[in-house]
Amino acid sequence: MPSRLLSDPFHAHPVHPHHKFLDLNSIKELPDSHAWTATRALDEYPSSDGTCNPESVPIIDLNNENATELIGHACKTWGVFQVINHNIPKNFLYDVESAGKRLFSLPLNQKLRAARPPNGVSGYGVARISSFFPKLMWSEGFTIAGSPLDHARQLWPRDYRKFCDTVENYKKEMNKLAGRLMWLMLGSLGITEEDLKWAGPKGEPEGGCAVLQLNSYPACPDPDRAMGLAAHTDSTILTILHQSNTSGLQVLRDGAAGWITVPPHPGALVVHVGDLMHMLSNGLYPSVVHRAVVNRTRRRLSIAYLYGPPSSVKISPLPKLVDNCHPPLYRAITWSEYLGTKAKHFDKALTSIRLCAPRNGLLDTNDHNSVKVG
Ligand SMILES: C=C1C[C@]23C[C@@]1(O)CC[C@H]2[C@@]12CCC[C@@](C)(C(=O)O1)[C@H]2[C@@H]3C(=O)O
Ligand SMILES: O=C(O)CCC(=O)C(=O)O
Ligand SMILES: [Fe+2]
Repeated sequence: MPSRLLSDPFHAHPVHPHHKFLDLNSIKELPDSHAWTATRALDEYPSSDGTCNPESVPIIDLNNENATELIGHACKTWGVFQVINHNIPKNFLYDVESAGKRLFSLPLNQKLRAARPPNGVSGYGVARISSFFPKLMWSEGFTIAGSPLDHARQLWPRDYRKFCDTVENYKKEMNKLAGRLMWLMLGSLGITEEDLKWAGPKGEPEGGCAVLQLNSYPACPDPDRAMGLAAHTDSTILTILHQSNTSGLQVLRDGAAGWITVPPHPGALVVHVGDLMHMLSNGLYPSVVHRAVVNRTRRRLSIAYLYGPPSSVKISPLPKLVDNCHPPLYRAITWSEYLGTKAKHFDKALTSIRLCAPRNGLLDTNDHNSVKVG
């Protein structure tokens, strides 16, 4: 999708950084601007190393003959799972991680040459959702929608090609995997190619568009009072996250005692159900509320491939999943329109396009405004 179409929504909702950019990589004490009142020690699940939890995020082998059913179950119950045997060559993961490290290791004034404009989508800056929170997050991000060329040239005027090649190769591989995962998720609900024409054939899905987000979480002098990336759902069909080997990703498990860490598993990629899949599945696959926490000693890097539909496609509950007992829960909306809605309403975005109230009279399943965020 041309990046212009993805940035359209942000013309109406520009994000003007109201702060001076701080170089988080060199600060020795947590500034008040970054000190969150909710300590994460209080709301984290007791054992967060993934070993003693009564439940942990499923790890699914894509070579398993029951992968479709396992994925369907994970989407219904967790909204997140990890995949192994996904066929993404190790060197692609290694290369994109190295490219991210190289970028975030640049001096701040050099990174700011590629700053994301207030009404744009691509470039270096704080998380888009920052404007909804009273405190700043302990992270820096670089968003790539469309070609990375212009920004790479600003960062490395003589040596931008390597970064661009790495990003383009990674995006190509991720696009194939995202299409495959989307079909596995939908296949489990009985959805076929006939039901989703824009997505291209299952064997070679090519329909989707995507944004690549590089996130860096520098080591933090006071990690219990800082927040890497605040609680949110992704405005995507699905997100494929490479979280390297340092933990930090946490998901909010419905009904459980709070946040559960998704431990990095060697070679595994994390898959999030996003808001557009929530809509397509008419609420059967709820999008997962997640966040990233930081640690005292290590910088953490994550790379998110945010996958959505082509710009002209209106997303709405799939007719096969709708009947008299299950009326459509959401009105039809394009990805770009939804990003605009999210930029305005943030965690109330899904509720704002809802056609009928949930049976229990409560807000939408991922309306996470009750989560302590600051
Ligand atoms: C396509 C998009 C999803 C995203 C907003 C964006 O326009 C580009 C960046 C994406 C990202 C990445 C970090 C977390 C997130 C919530 C944010 O602030 O920017 C997501 C946005 C999203 O999924 O809504
Ligand atoms: O860094 C992480 O683990 C989470 C990143 C994330 O949620 C995102 O980029 O949308
Ligand atoms: Fe996310």
